[in-house]
Amino acid sequence: MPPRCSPASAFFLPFLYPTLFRSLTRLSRPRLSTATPTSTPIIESKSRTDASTSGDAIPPSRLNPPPDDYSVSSFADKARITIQAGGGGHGCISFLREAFLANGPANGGDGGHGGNVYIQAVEGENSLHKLSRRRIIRAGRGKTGQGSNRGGARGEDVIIQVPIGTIVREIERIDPMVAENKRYREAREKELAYEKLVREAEAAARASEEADASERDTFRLNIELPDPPEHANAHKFVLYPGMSSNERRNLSLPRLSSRERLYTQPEPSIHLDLSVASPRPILLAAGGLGGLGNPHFVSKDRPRPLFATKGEAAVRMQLELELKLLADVGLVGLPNAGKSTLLRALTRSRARVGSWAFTTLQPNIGTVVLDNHKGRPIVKPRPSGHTSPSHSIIRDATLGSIVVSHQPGQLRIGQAPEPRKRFTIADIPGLIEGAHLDKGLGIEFLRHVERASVLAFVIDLTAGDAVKALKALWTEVGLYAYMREDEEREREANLPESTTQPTGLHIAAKPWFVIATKSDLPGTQENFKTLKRYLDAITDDQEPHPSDVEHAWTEDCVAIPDY
Ligand SMILES: Nc1nc2c(ncn2[C@@H]2O[C@H](COP(=O)(O)OP(=O)(O)OP(=O)(O)O)[C@@H](O)[C@H]2O)c(=O)[nH]1
Ligand SMILES: [Mg+2]
Repeated sequence: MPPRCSPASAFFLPFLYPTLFRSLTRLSRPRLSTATPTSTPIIESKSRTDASTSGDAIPPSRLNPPPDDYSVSSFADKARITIQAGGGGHGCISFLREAFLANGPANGGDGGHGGNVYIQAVEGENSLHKLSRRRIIRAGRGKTGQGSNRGGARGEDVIIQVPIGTIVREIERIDPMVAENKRYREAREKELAYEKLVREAEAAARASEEADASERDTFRLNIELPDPPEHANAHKFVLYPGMSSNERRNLSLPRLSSRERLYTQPEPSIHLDLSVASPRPILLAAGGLGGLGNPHFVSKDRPRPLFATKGEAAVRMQLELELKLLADVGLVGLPNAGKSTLLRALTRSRARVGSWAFTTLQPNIGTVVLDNHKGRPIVKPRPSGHTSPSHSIIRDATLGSIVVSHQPGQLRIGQAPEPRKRFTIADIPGLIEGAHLDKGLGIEFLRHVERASVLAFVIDLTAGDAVKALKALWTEVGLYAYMREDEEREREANLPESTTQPTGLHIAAKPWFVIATKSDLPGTQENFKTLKRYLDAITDDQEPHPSDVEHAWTEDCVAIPDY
């Protein structure tokens, strides 16, 4: 009998069914570690295995969590969706029927309007993963009108809820009304040409009657007319199914006048940057109008209209959603630098921590609460008149306290903000050299720090020269900033500002500082001192900004040891 499990499939079993092998692995292998020899002894001493085997080892804690004490949430920062607004319901052809009233008046109800598709940025959402799985999002179709003048129900609206920081771009639009209007114009031209022919034929007939018998034949040729073209709006009508062939032949359809719309379809192409919570949903695709019931077409000559109009077809759009998380502080660092540990220390995040590179595979957001949930700030606001690198607060008798922001190239004056009660920190996967060329995992996630107000560079003091590491990180971030600006220019090729050269300043102008991790380990002091000297030199303009971007922010570059 052949073996039930081939050697190849046996090899894959631990990957396919990790839970079966987990307990076995824990017993046989103390800890998976690829840390450098310098960092290994202490990191290993913090591990859970050691804690269980030796008495003096650091016990598991929030910062030294057991392997399964982390939360993995589904995350997607890009989604491509198709939205379809609801079509209108058809109008109804109906007549009142009562005892002793065989041919009552028309009483067909109007069709319901189609539902709209809206988008809204809301607090509490932080991923597009739910949307990325939905291929098409449809609003409800309007219901068909009913007899006894009962209008059809309106189609249900759909509100797409997205996280704050989502950018919406329209890629493609199929608007049946555009095709419809084109078809109408062509059909109308044919109708007008035919009407002209009819007029000419009538004139020829009159002339023929007045002409001699010898000339009559030439006129007769002109009197023969082609078949009349179809009514320009014929396809917009629903006809009564029980119509006799005679009624069908003598049917004359009315001209349809344009109707007032409650919702106007936004012009192409939609581009939204939802960087704040939307107070109300934003319309993306308007539903089609419902058809008109047959009472709308009653006239003296046509007391019993045997037709109603169809509901309008609605617009369909393909959209690209891109999420740039709007954290206040973005952590940028090489793999294994301690970013997630820092996030766990500062917030209640349950980001995964591990002593190997690329532990974090998707961004984590943590919130630092400053007011202890009791309304009283636990971090005191800075004294008035204080000048921060990017803001100065000025006390003014009439204006109260005002803040002046010195962003490069702009001077913004506004009311001083309320003291913050909380702020958010984004931890992204580690960057490696060449991240801007899509090496490692970094490039995909750099867009999340792109919008952070402050960048915190996390540098591992045990992993070699800290200055070199900081320069390498800034180089990647700077090159990424150039790349993004180039991309943006290509996208907005028709806009006048597209002529500006990429400067990289949209990231390099942000305030930044360095957090030096693992400073509890021996032999890191010298590295920290060198880093500090380098940062002081940048602040004093003796050294250029580590990204080499001109006019980048260098006002107060500080390094903070984490211990
Ligand atoms: N001794 C010491 N170890 C630390 C410190 N900070 C982090 N570590 C350890 O460094 C290792 C890596 O920490 P992580 O927080 O996962 O590092 P990361 O930067 O998030 O790594 P990636 O997600 O792979 O980019 C873990 O084993 C931590 O226990 C520190 O201040 N001191
Ligand atoms: Mg991490």
